[in-house]
Amino acid sequence: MTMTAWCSKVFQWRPGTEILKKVTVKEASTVSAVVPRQQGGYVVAAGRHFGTLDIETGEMIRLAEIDKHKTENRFNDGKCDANGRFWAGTMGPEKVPTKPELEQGTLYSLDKDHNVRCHFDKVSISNGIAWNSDNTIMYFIDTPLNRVDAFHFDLEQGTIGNRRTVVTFPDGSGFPDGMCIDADGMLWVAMYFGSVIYRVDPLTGTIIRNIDLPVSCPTSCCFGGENFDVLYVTSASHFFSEEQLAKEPLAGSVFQVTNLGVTGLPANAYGG
Ligand SMILES: O=C(O)[C@H](O)[C@@H](O)[C@H](O)[C@H](O)CO
Ligand SMILES: [Zn+2]
Repeated sequence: MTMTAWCSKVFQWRPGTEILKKVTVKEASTVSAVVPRQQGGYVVAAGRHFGTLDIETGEMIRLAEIDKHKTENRFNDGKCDANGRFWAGTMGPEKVPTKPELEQGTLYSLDKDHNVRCHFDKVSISNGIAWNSDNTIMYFIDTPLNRVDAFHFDLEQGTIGNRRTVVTFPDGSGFPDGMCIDADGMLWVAMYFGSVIYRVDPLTGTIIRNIDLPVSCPTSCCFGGENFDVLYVTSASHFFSEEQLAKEPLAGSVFQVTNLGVTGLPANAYGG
């Protein structure tokens, strides 16, 4: 049996406590990105909607619909920029992991006034997003391309341009999925099917460090903890057969990696 059902759950955990909150997002087929909101609460990219999430009840209030003419599409990864816009991209139907119908997705941003902007299309699996510390560069991963691209980023206008490739991953190392950036401007990339997080230097395009994981499909990472020196790593179990799950009992867990000697920055919150 292959497990392909999605569960639309959001988990909340505060480091240093034992309290894990878990809520199912109502009326959402999937939920793929959650960001804090400046006025309190959360905003999600769920199915083909941006919406606000009440973490107590799971109630989602839709803010905007995307990909109206591609009803099989869904949102994937997303993150807020330093001006409080929520960037998230979509993908087409995916029967086999990392091999969806190609170039069906679009990268969007949700402005503070809830207006949606479409930045570019022909995305296959819209995934990791990160900005450098002076907000002049936006990094972006379209998973099947097996690379990280960079754009010139205009923080005031919320626009991007001048796309170029900054990192290309060696074949056989998995597929780049979610990503974050550290205080030194280095990227941390979760390699789906690769059992590893790579730290890469976007200036030289080289892999400078790898963190091996006890699961094959890490999906994203971010820095957190009191001093932003703990790397939190999510992983997938979706698409796994029972046999695979038995081999990888930790698949689907969230991990913390400590003592890295590296710090990250707090996540930006949605400003609308
Ligand atoms: O973060 C994730 O879980 C992944 O991006 C998935 O959503 C993709 O669909 C794909 O299976 C992996 O490339
Ligand atoms: Zn992802």
